[in-house]
Amino acid sequence: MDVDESLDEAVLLGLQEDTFVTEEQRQEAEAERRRKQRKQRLLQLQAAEEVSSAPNKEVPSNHVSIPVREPLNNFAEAEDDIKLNGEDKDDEFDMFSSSVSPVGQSDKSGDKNSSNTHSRGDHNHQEDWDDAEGYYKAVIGETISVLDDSIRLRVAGVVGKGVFSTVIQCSTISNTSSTSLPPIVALKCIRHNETMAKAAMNELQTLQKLNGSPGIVPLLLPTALTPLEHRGHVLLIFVYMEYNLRDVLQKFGKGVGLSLPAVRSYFGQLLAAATHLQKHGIIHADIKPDNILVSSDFSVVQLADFGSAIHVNSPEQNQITPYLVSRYYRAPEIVLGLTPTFAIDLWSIAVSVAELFLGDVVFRGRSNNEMLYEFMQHLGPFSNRVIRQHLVQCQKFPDVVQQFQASEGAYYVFLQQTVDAVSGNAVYKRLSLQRTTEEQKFPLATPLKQRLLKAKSANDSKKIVLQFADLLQKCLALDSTKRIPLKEALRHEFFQK
Ligand SMILES: Nc1ncnc2c1ncn2[C@@H]1O[C@H](COP(=O)(O)OP(=O)(O)OP(=O)(O)O)[C@@H](O)[C@H]1O
Repeated sequence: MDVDESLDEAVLLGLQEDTFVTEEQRQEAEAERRRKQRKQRLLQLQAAEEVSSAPNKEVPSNHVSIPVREPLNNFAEAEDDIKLNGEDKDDEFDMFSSSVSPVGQSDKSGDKNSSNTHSRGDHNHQEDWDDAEGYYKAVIGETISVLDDSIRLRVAGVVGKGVFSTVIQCSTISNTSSTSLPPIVALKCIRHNETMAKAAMNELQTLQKLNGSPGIVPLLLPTALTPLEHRGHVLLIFVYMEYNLRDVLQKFGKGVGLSLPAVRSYFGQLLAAATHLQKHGIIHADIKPDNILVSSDFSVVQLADFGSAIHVNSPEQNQITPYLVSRYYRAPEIVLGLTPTFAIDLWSIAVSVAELFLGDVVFRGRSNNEMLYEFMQHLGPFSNRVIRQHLVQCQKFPDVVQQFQASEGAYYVFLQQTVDAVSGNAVYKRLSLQRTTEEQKFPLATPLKQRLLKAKSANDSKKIVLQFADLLQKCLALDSTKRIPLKEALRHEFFQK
């Protein structure tokens, strides 16, 4: 591999320099701002948690499902932002937002009071119920009645907030409807916005197809495709789950990861859930620790948030977007603008469970371009076939940024994005990647296997960690067509006790 001279990306890609450079810089600045904000918030939460004993959040001392590993010295200097929260969302723009403030992260971790600070006007106007972004301003203790008052729910607190909704924990006060409800439910209150409501219909349709499948969070209401509504907000009522995997990782695996038996159990359950998705022709398309819910005894995991789900037989849904899935969990074929398949979920599952074990994000790139660099550092070069497909897609879809160039003689040229030290502008280095590894000058990262072995605790058997590494490698084939089939993955020796 040779590192050629830096060339301006505008020259290489034929893009307007100003537009692209400004956008990249804006993204990075926004990412930094969000990271700082999130970190501050998490530090506050952690401080609050330390002073309160929070008995309902502690793992029972005799609990065996999720044994926590001893801290390892080699992780002592791990980046603190990873310990706090794995993922940035800097390329997830909220196009529906009317302000520049980012959408908040999950409000779990016991911050149930976050919802009661809102006030309402005396008039029955939408703005009395919604904030500027169209989120429902839930007030602790208020009653929400649905289905002609046959169901009454009392708001206990906001437990999650995403781009599409706020998720509110509610207790069931009364229920004379034909659907039985548990005493506590999760109410997903979609933002007041036409596009959001349409997305919610997609989620509703998907969930109704999948309802009853193991590993998928059960939707309690609505039972038909007629949406439930409250003050102009579409509502979905789910079984309430105490945690998500991000919470669990922060609470029990900060910087060191979770125990191997816990990771193995979660991995198996997620692969089984993926087989149900495949059976119903559904790609989740946003699997990450935040969207994997965990039961109060930590033994069961379930996939949530089907707002981005793709129905493979519905051609209008198979749109090409290089920003599908949150970046750290995004499969290479998405970055390259190829058509997403079930294999993108397998990729996201594999990087999520590897993160659970490592206590650290597996591929940490600040942009799609950096993600590609990370992939090649860890997993080697892309095949010619994949590069050719990428170049074809670049011609067809304007959103797909050209990341490689075909090259005579050389294997291919990767257009690595960097920032010019003098001008601060984005520039591209042309990295000519040779096929033969002995000629590689590419700074290879520590192989995943080594990272896993380093993260292993004294309690973990080396043999099983190596089996885990082998299975992960098979799930993380750069070429999506080479990834291990789900059935085979479930039969892998890693799962044989
Ligand atoms: N059934 C549930 N029980 C408890 N908490 C839940 C439940 N469903 C969702 N949550 C919490 O709410 C958060 C947001 O939910 P969800 O991801 O469905 O919302 P969204 O608005 O679609 O988010 P995104 O921005 O990821 O698209 C989740 O990360 C999770 O922490």
